[in-house]
Amino acid sequence: MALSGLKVIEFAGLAPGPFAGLILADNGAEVIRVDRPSTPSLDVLCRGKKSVAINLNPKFPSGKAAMLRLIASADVLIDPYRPGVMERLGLGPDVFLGEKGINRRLVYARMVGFPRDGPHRDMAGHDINYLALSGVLSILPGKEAPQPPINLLADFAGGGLSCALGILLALIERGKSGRGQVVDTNMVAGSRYVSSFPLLSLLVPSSGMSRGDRGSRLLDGGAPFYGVYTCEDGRWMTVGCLEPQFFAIFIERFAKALPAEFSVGGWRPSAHDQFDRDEWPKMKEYITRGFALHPRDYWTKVFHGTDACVLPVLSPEEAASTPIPSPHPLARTWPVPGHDSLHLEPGEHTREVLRGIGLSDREISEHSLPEPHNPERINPLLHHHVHKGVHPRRSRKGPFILVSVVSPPLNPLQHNKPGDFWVAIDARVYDLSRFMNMHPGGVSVLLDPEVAGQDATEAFYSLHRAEVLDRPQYKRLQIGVIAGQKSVVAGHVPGQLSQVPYAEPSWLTSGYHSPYYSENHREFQKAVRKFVDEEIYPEAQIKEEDGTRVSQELVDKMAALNINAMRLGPGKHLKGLTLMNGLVKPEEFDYFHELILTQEITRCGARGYGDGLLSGMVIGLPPVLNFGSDELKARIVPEVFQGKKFISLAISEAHAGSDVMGLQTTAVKSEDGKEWIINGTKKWITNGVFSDYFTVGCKTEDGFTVILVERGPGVETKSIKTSYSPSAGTAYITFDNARAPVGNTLGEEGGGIFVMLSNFNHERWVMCCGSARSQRSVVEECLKWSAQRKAFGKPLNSLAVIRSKLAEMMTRAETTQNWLENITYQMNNMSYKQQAGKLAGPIGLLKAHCTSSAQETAKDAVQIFGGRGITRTGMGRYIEHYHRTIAFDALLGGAEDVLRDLAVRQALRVMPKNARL
Ligand code: HEM
Repeated sequence: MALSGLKVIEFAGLAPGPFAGLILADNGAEVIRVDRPSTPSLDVLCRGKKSVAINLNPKFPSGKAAMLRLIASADVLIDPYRPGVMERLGLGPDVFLGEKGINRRLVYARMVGFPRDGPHRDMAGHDINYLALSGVLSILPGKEAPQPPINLLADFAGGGLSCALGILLALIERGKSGRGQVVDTNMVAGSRYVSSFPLLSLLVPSSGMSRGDRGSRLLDGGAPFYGVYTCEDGRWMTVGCLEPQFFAIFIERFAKALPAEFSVGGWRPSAHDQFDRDEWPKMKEYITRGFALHPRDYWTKVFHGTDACVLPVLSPEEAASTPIPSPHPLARTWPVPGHDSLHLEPGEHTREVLRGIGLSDREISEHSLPEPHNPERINPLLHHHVHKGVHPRRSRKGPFILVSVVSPPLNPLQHNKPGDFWVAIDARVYDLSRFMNMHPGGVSVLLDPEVAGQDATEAFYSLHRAEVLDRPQYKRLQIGVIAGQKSVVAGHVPGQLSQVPYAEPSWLTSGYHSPYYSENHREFQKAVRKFVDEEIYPEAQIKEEDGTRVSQELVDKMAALNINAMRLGPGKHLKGLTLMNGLVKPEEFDYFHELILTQEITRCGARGYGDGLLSGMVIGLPPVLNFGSDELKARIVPEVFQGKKFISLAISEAHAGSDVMGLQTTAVKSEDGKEWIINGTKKWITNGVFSDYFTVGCKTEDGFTVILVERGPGVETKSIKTSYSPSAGTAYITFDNARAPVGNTLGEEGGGIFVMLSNFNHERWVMCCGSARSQRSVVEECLKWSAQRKAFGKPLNSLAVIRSKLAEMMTRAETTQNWLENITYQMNNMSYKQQAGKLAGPIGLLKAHCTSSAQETAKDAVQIFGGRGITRTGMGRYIEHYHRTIAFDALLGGAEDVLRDLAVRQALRVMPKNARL
């Protein structure tokens, strides 16, 4: 078949989207409908299609990762949603098409009701509304008001069919260019397009379509020879003899079939009267009364086999039994033999399809929905654990009585049959009957008599992170709570402080004090934590996994609060800005505010994504702010703060990292002296993949010079695979005769080292803030785990070796934070110049201390977590991530040994000459 071999991903919808998919399936394409888990499907346009149920909830990153993989393997995607929905799911066209897309051959077909760029774009609507707006409804027939031909015109002709046509055109184009594209269909434009004939006819004054009012025109019921007439038995005949020769046949046959004396007041039409509009009322009466004299089948026989253009109106059932050789749904004749289903169970093919793209069964259970319930697959062993409805049942912890049922309401009797399987966790009751065969930990652990039908709280928390039960696909397994018991496991509430000791720095721990933080700092911390918990954390979990960059939506939200500007610390750049909705005055913003901001953002627990969250700006923009010309600053800084443009710092090279004087990228002046011509490469440039500007360290005639280079001809970036997420946008950059105006020089020519030195201090201090905070999160993880994990019958924390490790970890978290706060206090009380002179050494030492102690902590944490500490999912998820990515902190901003040496050399420089023992 024409489309065999073509893979289509159709996001579930109703009417137009499924119809476009149906057209492709009927012609041989493999069409995979994407359903929402546990949402029953009403769609009947599903023949020949498959269904996968994948959870795309943002809190559920693996579902999205599977979806990306599936779409990356497809030829066509059909998006039936309102504008913005796919983008919010992180599945917009930019992810697949364009320069950085993951499937540039994809034909991305989008279908909306109202035009995407018009004033109605965000409104809900249906076929009838689209027709109304298109201008087409106003010319359709109807007694008083115009009536739509059910939903055929906008939904199907203007929508589904037009969309399928657009897809085919794009596929033809792809054959030439090798590239996919977005096919944008809207039903207003589509209805208008398929109505070109009547609409264009309105431009021709003599046309039968334009003469007269609605209802008096040629095809809308005005002409007696084009209409539907009721017969004696109440059924109908259609008359459509527009051409004179056909009209003549009709009139002749019609008259012959009527009694000889039949007339309208003595008047009978002749063939010449056809277009005499004055005669139309009489002619209409003549035909109406005439048809009413005989039943429909009589008239059918009269006209059958003639050119009178008169045929009966058949019901769908009659039409299905008429031997017409074309597919008819009710006749169950289909374009593709065997494709006859009217129902497609959501998720029916999840396993088959996801296996086809290389996912393991375990991964599939993780991010999809269980396949449709099939009682035969339930293990017969479970008969032992049958519950008798809401019958009280004894457990080790007391009576196990279901007292309330969560939505959707369930019929208790449903749970009174073999195969039912419930457990209680933390006073909540979960129905695992259908889930148990999908359980990532296997069925057998659930069948343990200590678990099945019992209070399994302890067993559960020793094997799962509490957040497992917050995932929507598992949350819905809860069917009730146990009478008389209360949940004790504390869930995380966005914005709240942790109650675990050492999980928060002492200034945020109840009952402790600090000289450094004001009430305003505390207010600020609360607001930032809420923002991070609600906006950054969920996105971080998804993007760290799928490797895509921070969403523009989030960047915009950060820009609106001026978080981007605040990340560059106190200074003139904040003047006039409203910070955190006015919570801090720009002139009062200090380094402790910045420390709070950085530490809270670090809590997102995703190292690569965290760097992707514009850390390129944090280190790349200060040289522009501090050393750029006024013109350059006015142009670049606002658009970077507003998140419209991205910047990174491009210093390190494959040849030189910490040794900036050994760089090999060159910048020479053009002949007219107006431009720099830059040649060379840069490596490990954070955010480089998506940056518009690069703050580049170059070798020039006078030494080392920093130049702002804009992305343009001669600048190429490509992604480097590092041990953390590609969402950081880590790049290898080549400058091949790239040009930058001489006005883009930052600082003096040959004075690059001063530019960098003053930058290094801030950059390294920011890294210390992050490092001190993430160590603390590891302490929290280890304290929780060692309390809930049992070994040799006791909690892990009852072992002295574990406690000793915890003590070391707590010490490191406290020393780094306390030293950091001291240095921050110095920064608050020094000019930028004084900081450069006095703090370069201490900050270098602090950074080296932070990162070396962090590595110790990472090592200890892996020992405490055991195998889980090297497993990317489950209990040790955070520890594995921390341990894998900790080296970044230790390398970025200068290697530890280099920093320590720098500090000692600086100290030696200020040693009193006369110091003696
Ligand atoms: C609502 C009930 C349950 C849900 C939703 C659930 C879900 C999961 C999930 C998602 C995993 C994969 C690892 C992870 O993400 O943490 C897992 C693993 C596991 N589960 Fe469950 N589970 C449930 C109940 C239980 C119970 C009652 C037991 C009793 C012993 C159990 C034993 C296990 C085991 C042994 C593993 C493997 C752990 C590992 O690989 O480290 N599960 N479960």
